[in-house]
Amino acid sequence: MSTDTTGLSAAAGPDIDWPDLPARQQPTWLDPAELAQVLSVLSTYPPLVFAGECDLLRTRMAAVSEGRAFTLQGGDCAETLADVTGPNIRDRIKTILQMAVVLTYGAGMPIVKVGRMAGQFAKPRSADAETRGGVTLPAYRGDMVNGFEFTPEARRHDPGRLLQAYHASSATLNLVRGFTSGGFADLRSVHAWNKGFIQGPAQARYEQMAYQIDRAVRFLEASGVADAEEMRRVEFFSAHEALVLDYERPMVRRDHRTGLLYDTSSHFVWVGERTRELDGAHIDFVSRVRNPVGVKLGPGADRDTVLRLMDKVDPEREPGRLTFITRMGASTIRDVLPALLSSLGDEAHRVSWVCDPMHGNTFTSPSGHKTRRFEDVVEEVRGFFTAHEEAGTHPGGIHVELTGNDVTECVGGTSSTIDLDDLGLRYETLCDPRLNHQQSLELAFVVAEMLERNGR
Ligand SMILES: O=C[C@H](O)[C@H](O)COP(=O)(O)O
Ligand SMILES: C=C(OP(=O)(O)O)C(=O)O
Ligand SMILES: [Mn+2]
Repeated sequence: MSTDTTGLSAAAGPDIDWPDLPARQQPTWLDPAELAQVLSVLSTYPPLVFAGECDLLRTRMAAVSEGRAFTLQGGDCAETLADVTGPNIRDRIKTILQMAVVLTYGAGMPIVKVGRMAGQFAKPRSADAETRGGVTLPAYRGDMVNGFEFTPEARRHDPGRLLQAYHASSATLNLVRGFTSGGFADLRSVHAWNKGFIQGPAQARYEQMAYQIDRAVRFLEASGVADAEEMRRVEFFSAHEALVLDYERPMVRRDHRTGLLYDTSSHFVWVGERTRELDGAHIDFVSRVRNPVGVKLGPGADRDTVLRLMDKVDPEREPGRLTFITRMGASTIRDVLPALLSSLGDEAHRVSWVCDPMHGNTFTSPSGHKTRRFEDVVEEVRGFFTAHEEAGTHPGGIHVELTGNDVTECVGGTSSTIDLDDLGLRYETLCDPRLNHQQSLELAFVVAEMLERNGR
């Protein structure tokens, strides 16, 4: 028996017979008995999200697919257990909320806010092993699997980390829920934070839009609308890559109201570019749960693959169910995405399209840091908007790797002056480079301008 979404009928283990399909990028746990024990514990833990919340997000994503809303999905490439602290979570939420206010203004539509957080603890890797100074050890695969420290002990795949990731996700989500419903998200505070950005180096470029947003917020205040309870709280959803099946499967619960299955580790889960093979275990997994789900699409995705993914994951073409997150690269998107969209014809209108302008634009600096140029990120989003405008489909949102902290991981932008020589100053990510707080806000202003033009 599986537990229901209240988590009260805690019989061990889901009642699903998971088919034995090939699964890429999975940990190689060394101790089967320890793993079995962990899986059994995980399957009795309370769900992290409620099925009804996942249903709500599905209706919000349906609005995205129909061009009535825009989604902002953002957070770390890899969350770490050590970074689950109040200030870190607060600053990430703050950054996303600030971006959302700017985007709301540009879009003139609701922004569906989704954090890449409370579960983003596992990473697919290009190589299984890493060599330093002649020593080769297993690659770091995220704190859910092993540690970053370059020692054989830390790099061992440890099933106990699945439980640590659960607890860290639970603590994160608890604080996120507090911040987004307890007054911290008040529109007036978020707007006041944005004023700080505009006093910085990006002032000249975004002054006009910032002035207009200020007028709009003052109008809301003057008319008394800003005092409404709805202005003090925001809807906020969690998301992560459904990568480690030994974490996702035990978190599946049956909704006691409907008998349907949900992955209760997160509101939204996606399958990555490296694990989306049609007959693999990951696509099978997301096809069985009712959450709204995403699939990443790289530049190699063709019409046939995309249609087969739709048939597997969303055979009913249910509004809000499936999101394609494209990550083509700034230099490729204009060649590839328009052709893909036009080859799909009407089918392209039955899903949501979100732009990940990060993963196709990574390169290694001469200093050896993985980085991305802010200008490439912007260029990919521009190519995304153009492609959808030509195809008559909706550019539904952006999916970005960001942090609220003042790191030096991505180069460029007018709001900060990080260049390739500065990367070592505060390079803190354990996987991919994130936009820092200023770069994230600047991206919001640039995308808001695109949305404004798109809506005219
Ligand atoms: O987040 C995604 C990374 O691009 C992915 O984990 C691969 O990184 P790698 O090429 O450093 O292994
Ligand atoms: C691994 C990731 O992306 P992709 O699957 O697109 O490479 C990611 O989102 O961190
Ligand atoms: Mn990444």
